[in-house]
Amino acid sequence: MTDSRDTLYANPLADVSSFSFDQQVVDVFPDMIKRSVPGYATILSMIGTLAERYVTSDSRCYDLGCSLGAATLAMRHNIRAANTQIIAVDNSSAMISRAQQVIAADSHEEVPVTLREALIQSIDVDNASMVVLNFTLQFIAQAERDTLLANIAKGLNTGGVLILSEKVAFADEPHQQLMTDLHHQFKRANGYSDLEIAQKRAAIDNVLIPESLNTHRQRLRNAGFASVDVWFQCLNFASLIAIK
Ligand SMILES: C[S@@+](CC[C@H](N)C(=O)[O-])C[C@H]1O[C@@H](n2cnc3c(N)ncnc32)[C@H](O)[C@@H]1O
Ligand SMILES: O=C(O)C(=O)C[C@]1(C(=O)O)C=C[C@@H](O)C=C1
Repeated sequence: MTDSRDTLYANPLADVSSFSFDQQVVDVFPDMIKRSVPGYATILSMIGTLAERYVTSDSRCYDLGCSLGAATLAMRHNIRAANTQIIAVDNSSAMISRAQQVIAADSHEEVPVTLREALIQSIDVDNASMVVLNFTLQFIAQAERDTLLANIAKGLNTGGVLILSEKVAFADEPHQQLMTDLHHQFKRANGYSDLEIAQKRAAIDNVLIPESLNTHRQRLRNAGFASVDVWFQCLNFASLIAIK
C-alpha cells in the first residue's frame, strides 16, 4: 500500500482548483493529514480508547467520512463488546476503493466492517453506540449540518457517543489570525513550503468551512445530545465528545 509524500502543491499551479478527495489526494492522504492536522494521531488513539469504553454489545458503530478507515481501525482494534459491527461511509469512490484494501489487510476480523460509497447525509443511523465524524462535518454544506447531526442523535442509543473533530474558527479576529499563523508554522515545521501552504489554503477555501466551538456545542445540544464538550484542542483543530 502506498503511503507517499504529499507534494500536490509543491510546484506553482497556474490555477489552483478546488480541493477534492480524488485519486491524487488518496495516494498521499495519510502523509497529508498527519502533516496538516495537529493532534491527528492523538485523536485516533482516543477514538480507540472511547470505543473500548462506549461500544456496547449488539450495537453498531459508524465512521462517517471514513477516508482510508483510520478511525474505523482505531475502533475495531479496541472494541471489547460482543456482536458489534462498523459501518464506514465515504462519498469518494477513490477513497472507498483504497479503504477496501486497507480493511482487507487488517486481521481484526471479529468486528465486521462494511464500507459504503454514499453521502453521509443519506444514510440511516440505527442502533448506534458510537459515531465518528473525524474532520468530515467541515466539508458538509452548512445548511445541511443541523439535519445530519439530528439524524445521528436519533440513531444513537441512550448513553451512546459522537466524536466530532473539526478545524475551528474563532470569534475574535486577533485569535483567528494567531491560530492560522501558528497552524501554518506547524505545517512549515512538517516540511511544507510557503508555496504549498498558500496553494493548499486557496484550494480548501470555500470547500472546508470551519465554525466556532460555540456553534458546534449549540448545534450538538439542539440535535439532542445531553452532554457536550471539547476534550482536545491544538490551535485551530479540536475534537468534541457528545453523549446522548
Ligand atoms: C478529512 S477526510 C476524513 C478523515 C478520516 N475521517 C480520518 O480520520 O482519517 C474527509 C472525508 O470526508 C469525505 N466526505 C466529504 N463530504 C462527504 C459527504 N457528504 N458524504 C460522505 N463523505 C464525505 C471525503 O471524501 C473525505 O474522505
Ligand atoms: O486546514 C488545512 O490546511 C488542512 O490541510 C486540513 C485538512 C483537514 O482538516 O481535513 C484539509 C484537507 C485534508 O483532508 C487534510 C487536512
